[in-house]
Amino acid sequence: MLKIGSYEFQSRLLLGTGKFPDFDIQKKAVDISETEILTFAVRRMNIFDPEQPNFLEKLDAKRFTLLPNTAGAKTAEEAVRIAKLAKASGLCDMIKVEVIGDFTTLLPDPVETLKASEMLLEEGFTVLPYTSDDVLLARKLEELGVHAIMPGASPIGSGLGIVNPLNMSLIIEQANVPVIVDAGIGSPADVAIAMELGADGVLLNTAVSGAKDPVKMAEAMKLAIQAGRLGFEAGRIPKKRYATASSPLEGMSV
Ligand SMILES: CC(=O)[C@@H](O)[C@H](O)COP(=O)(O)O
Repeated sequence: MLKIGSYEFQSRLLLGTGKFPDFDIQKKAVDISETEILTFAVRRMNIFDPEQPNFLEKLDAKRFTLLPNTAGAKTAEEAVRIAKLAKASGLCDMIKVEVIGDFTTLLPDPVETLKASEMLLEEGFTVLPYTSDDVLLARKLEELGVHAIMPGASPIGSGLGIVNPLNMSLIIEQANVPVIVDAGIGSPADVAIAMELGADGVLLNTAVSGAKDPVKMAEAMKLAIQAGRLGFEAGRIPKKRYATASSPLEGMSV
């Protein structure tokens, strides 16, 4: 069970909604992934005009928890404005805080992210900040009272996987709120590594929407989440420098 604030989920896979080739493929991918949380950029959504096309209707959005994100915000104030718009539309009081500090790397601005998270907590939101993999920043966000921390594996859309597994594992180890690895996932192996490190979930988009077969990849990601989580719970063997025979050698004459 993944618990974020007052929300509870069976699935630990969070799926982004951008860049799918078409609605049909997107719907099939979402269905097979068994995700319960869909994130979308508020600024790209038509949430107020019923005359305009809205993919949420096509996806039967009532089945999902919709996690609006503040993509496009460059300052804390902009992020808060976007979050308030999403809340006013009646979708969800959860918000993924995304304040981009640099448009080449799309890396989050740590100062503005911290500020936005503080302001949104004061407004009563369930706050999930997308952050860099900085261990102390993650701690400061938790101290503020955020409901989950979402450190990036690597830059959005890069598919590079977890570039700093040490930092990621330190963030996971110290956290008392869910840690959702977000952005930069390229393959099911990356997802399994995140879950084996002890992450509570993974948020991804491009790896599925940009795959040759997004539906198959969505299923692979679901299975990777399950395999990685099972592996984490089972507890891996310690890594050793030298060999240990699989069958006992005692009593054998050589
Ligand atoms: C959809 C969303 O929220 C993205 O900003 C997110 O960070 C996913 O990144 P990838 O596309 O790299 O999976």
